[in-house]
Amino acid sequence: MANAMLHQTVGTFQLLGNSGTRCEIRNNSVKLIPRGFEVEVGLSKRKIYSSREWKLGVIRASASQTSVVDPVLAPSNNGTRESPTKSNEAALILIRHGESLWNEKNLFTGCVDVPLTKKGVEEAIEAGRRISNIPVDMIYTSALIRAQMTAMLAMTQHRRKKVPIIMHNESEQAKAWSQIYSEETIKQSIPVIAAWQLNERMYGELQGLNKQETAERFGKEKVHEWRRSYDIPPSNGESLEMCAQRAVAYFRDNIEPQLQSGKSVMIAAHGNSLRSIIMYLDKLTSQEVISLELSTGIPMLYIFKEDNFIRRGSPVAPTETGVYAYTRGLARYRQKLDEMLH
Ligand SMILES: O=C(O)[C@@H](CO)OP(=O)(O)O
Repeated sequence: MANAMLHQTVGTFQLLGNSGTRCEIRNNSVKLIPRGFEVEVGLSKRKIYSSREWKLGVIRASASQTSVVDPVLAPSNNGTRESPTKSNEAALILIRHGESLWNEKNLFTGCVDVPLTKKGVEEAIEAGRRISNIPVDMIYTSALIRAQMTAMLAMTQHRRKKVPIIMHNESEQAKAWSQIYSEETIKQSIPVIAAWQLNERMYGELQGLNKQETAERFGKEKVHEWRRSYDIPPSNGESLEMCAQRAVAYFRDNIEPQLQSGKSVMIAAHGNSLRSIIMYLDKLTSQEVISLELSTGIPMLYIFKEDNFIRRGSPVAPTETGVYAYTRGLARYRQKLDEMLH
């Protein structure tokens, strides 16, 4: 097993097990390896889970050490990622944060940075349970703690057990100080990108006021107009249209390219920033979006395929077969998790 350049395919590897058979790798694929064998590649040993998944697996070498590509995410023959299918299909999960301390007190929150309640923590964990078999390669959150807590708590339930890691790109130093120096560790992590553009809409002078008291003072209709009209902003705040301008632009410029490259994405954000993104995904009119209400902590699944967003509703539970029947890619991903974890 010679040292080789990063990502160079190596020629032979040792099968440990009953027979101690040696095997050749042909055309970047490892074929017909019996279940239960361990592959020794450089310094690392990996168990073979099934011969089928290893047909797609390639063995890669780094300057000092050879490692095995994660079979769940191994590149397929056409060079795209396998998550969740070979045909550039990707999952998109949207989650509105769990209940916050100001949701509980019925206060206008907007861009005030308020954490989750205990109920919100539980909602986030339950959301995570529901999406625990759906691939997540990248996570986007707003810059606000309630969305970040939701994403992190949800990921504690994910069966793939990758580690979500917040990217610190706010300065060159922050970037340099948070570098990871192991390719293998990077592969076992999920980048989390916090973007202010996904924040809740800025509620201006309503922030911190009680919703009920404000309705009594200004009249129900006026407050409903501030809360749910498309283009009427509250005093010194953003309308949904203004919120959509920054949130949808961020989605199109930063998140859509990830989906196009086959990466599955989770977005943890807010009632109004997500309403504006859903308006874009579902092509809702400004009239239709008015009646769109999102509950806290309920994940919504979309499949991105051939430049279209296909709404799949909300996964009910990890065992719910219907959700996995949505695409063959999702079913296959789940099956691989079952095989890896069994
Ligand atoms: O207070 C807020 O920031 C939002 C979300 O909780 O309220 P609304 O329901 O009016 O969109």
